[in-house]
Amino acid sequence: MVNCIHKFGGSSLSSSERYQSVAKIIITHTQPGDCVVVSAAGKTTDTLVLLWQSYQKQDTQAVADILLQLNNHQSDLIEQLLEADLKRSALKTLSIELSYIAELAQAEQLKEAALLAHGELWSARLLSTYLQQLNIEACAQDARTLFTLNDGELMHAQNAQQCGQLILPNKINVVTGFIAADIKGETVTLGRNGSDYSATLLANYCNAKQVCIWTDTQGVYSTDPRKVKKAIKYGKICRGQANLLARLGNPVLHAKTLSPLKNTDIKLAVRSSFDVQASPTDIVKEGSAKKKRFITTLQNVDLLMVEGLSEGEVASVSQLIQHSLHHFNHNGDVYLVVPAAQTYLVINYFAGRANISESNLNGCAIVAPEQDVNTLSLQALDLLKLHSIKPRFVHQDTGYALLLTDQFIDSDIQSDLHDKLINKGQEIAIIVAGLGNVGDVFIKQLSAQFERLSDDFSIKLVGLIRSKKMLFNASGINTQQWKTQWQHEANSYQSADLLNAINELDYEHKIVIDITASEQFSLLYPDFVDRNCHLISANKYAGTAPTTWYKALRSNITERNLHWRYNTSVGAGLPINFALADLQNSGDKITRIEGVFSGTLSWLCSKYDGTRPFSELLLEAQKMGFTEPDPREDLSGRDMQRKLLILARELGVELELDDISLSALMPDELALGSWDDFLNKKAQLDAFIEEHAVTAKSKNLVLRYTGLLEITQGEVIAKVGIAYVPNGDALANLTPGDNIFVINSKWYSDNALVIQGPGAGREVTAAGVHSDLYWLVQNLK
Ligand SMILES: Nc1ncnc2c1ncn2[C@@H]1O[C@H](COP(=O)(O)OP(=O)(O)O)[C@@H](O)[C@H]1O
Ligand SMILES: N[C@@H](CC(=O)OP(=O)(O)O)C(=O)O
Repeated sequence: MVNCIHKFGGSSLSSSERYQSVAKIIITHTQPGDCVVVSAAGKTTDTLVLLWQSYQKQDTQAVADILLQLNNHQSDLIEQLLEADLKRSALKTLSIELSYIAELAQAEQLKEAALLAHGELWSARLLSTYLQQLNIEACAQDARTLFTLNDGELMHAQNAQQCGQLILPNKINVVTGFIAADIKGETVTLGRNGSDYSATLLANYCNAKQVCIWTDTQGVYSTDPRKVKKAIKYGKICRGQANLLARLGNPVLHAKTLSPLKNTDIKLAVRSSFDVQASPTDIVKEGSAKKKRFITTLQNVDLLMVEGLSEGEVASVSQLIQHSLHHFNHNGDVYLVVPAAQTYLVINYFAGRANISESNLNGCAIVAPEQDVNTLSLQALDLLKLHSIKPRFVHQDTGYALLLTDQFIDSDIQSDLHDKLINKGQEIAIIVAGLGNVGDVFIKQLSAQFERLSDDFSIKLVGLIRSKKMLFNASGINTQQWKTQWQHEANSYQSADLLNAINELDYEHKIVIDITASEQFSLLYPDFVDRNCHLISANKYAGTAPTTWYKALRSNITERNLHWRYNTSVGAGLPINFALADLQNSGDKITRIEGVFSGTLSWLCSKYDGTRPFSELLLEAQKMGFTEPDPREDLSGRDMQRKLLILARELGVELELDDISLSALMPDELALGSWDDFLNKKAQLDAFIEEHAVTAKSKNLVLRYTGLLEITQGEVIAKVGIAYVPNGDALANLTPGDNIFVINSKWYSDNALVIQGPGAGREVTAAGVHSDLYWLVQNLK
């Protein structure tokens, strides 16, 4: 049985590199017997259409030029992908085919569908040969032997039989999309973008479990993500809305794609061949996903009024013009939205029953849950008015509104419409990891924050995570009673369970808030990002991970238009990251940051005056819960080293953790051994500190433990360790436990900007996380 039908569109096959990526996907995602449906490479069909039009106009020069262009494009792909005999033979076949097309053109015997079919034939042949070259059992399949149409109707029983006989169970079958044959064996095509339809037809005929449409976006978005930066990727959309979008001319799926899946359990997903890790959009049965909001644009269409239109006629005209058509009833009349270039064909087809009602239109359609359509349509009209656009024709129907305008809806207007119409009513899912001191307070503050965060979004806490157990409830956890719910419903979990639960969330936005101190949890960040989660971390590990990992994470986040906030990873609630970002955004250049970034070390150094041994203060701090369980973790300075690295990266400085020189606030040998060993040797610590304090005092200075980052003309000094500072200095006069950041920049050169205050504590840290959450939510609007 065929497991999966994969479809790669033209955008996935636009260059030899893309073919190589597709081959990699096939190696990792298919099994023998699966089918790979391919479209023409890049814009090849457009070029073939141009060739056909030039042929019809008898423009022989243009025909020759376009043939040369096709030859160059295909030869380049062959040259770059195939080797030795395979290459020679492929080039020879191509040359014979192109000469034959030229001969047919000269003899005026060219046929449109047979000509257009070449794009898909070339792709299937090249990809299957390339796979064979990689020692993968693959074969090319010409869909004209699989799909037969009789008078425009697919012969389902016969086709299923043909597929059963011809699809080879022991190979990867690379099948041409877009094309089929009629009962005389002549080529017919399934309409522009028709390869999606080929894939679902094949799935139906072969009884496949699923269809995967690989394209150049990560799935289906609220609007074209190439035009609107803030387009929202949906994890699930229902078939009805996908169908409607396609009928309205949206290219992400072909209009007929869904029909072969009717009454079947075949799954359909749209995913990116450019970013294999990204989670797909699942197109699910009605009722299995909530209805979403979309904006799709229309360009250069005519509105035709048709008399006595029957359903079958729309399909026939659509086949004739090779384009999806949308028809609707408006005030008792039936209208068709037709691409202007094909209007004359449609008018001819209806032979007097169709008239142009409005011509040369552009515009947009808003697809939304039924109850929202009217309000959204009115808002859209107001907004268009602000852009001086007055629609010529407005139609409202079940689940959508169509606004046809004279002016083209450019990406700025589309973005504006998206900002104002789509964002409202969205849902945000929050997942909190780490339910210790700070996590507990954070959740306590959360219910009050829900109201403050936004009127536009509905925000729910859906997941709570600890190292061993998690509580997940997609419809929301009660923030007041989470502890009781936790006791009864939290389950042990593996990372895969957590990731699956996140996958299943049908929310427009997901935010993972990491209040753990776990390196292991931070290693899941790339998986969260692949699942389109925004991140907020108090955890320092990801921000201080090795550069390659860190950069890959960052670029993934940017590519997916996600946000990562981590203000509390340095200075708890103090707005240090905000300040640095703000200065840089306003054109300042930061040259130096010096400070004390550890509450524990700040407390110890400020308290120490030589009257009590340092180790006594250390044990007191431990008792009060100021320190890590093993206080040597604090004395090592490693925590401040991490914080300095986060600040350095915030300033665009590329450093690894070990590039920051580090000397501990204890003799090195005390770092080894057990805590008891340490206690036995605590006199060494006291002597070490005393010696430093005495030396400092002899110079009229005081002992502090500081971090320093200095950037001068491309040179970077980064160090963490013991420092002696003048008595009157800001670093010397700290309230015990306070953090301090002394910032010098182009504008704060002589007189530094100082941020100072408590750098630890449940309330301030939780509030800092809320500040990140607030920022994030505001930036989703
Ligand atoms: N709502 C949407 N979601 C995703 N893509 C969209 C949407 N609206 C328009 N598009 C456009 O659809 C294109 C994918 O369709 P198409 O070019 O036909 O892909 P393929 O060549 O893979 O068949 C994307 O590049 C994107 O610009
Ligand atoms: N090549 C055909 C069929 C197709 O489905 O293409 P794509 O998958 O690139 O949209 C076209 O351009 O219409």
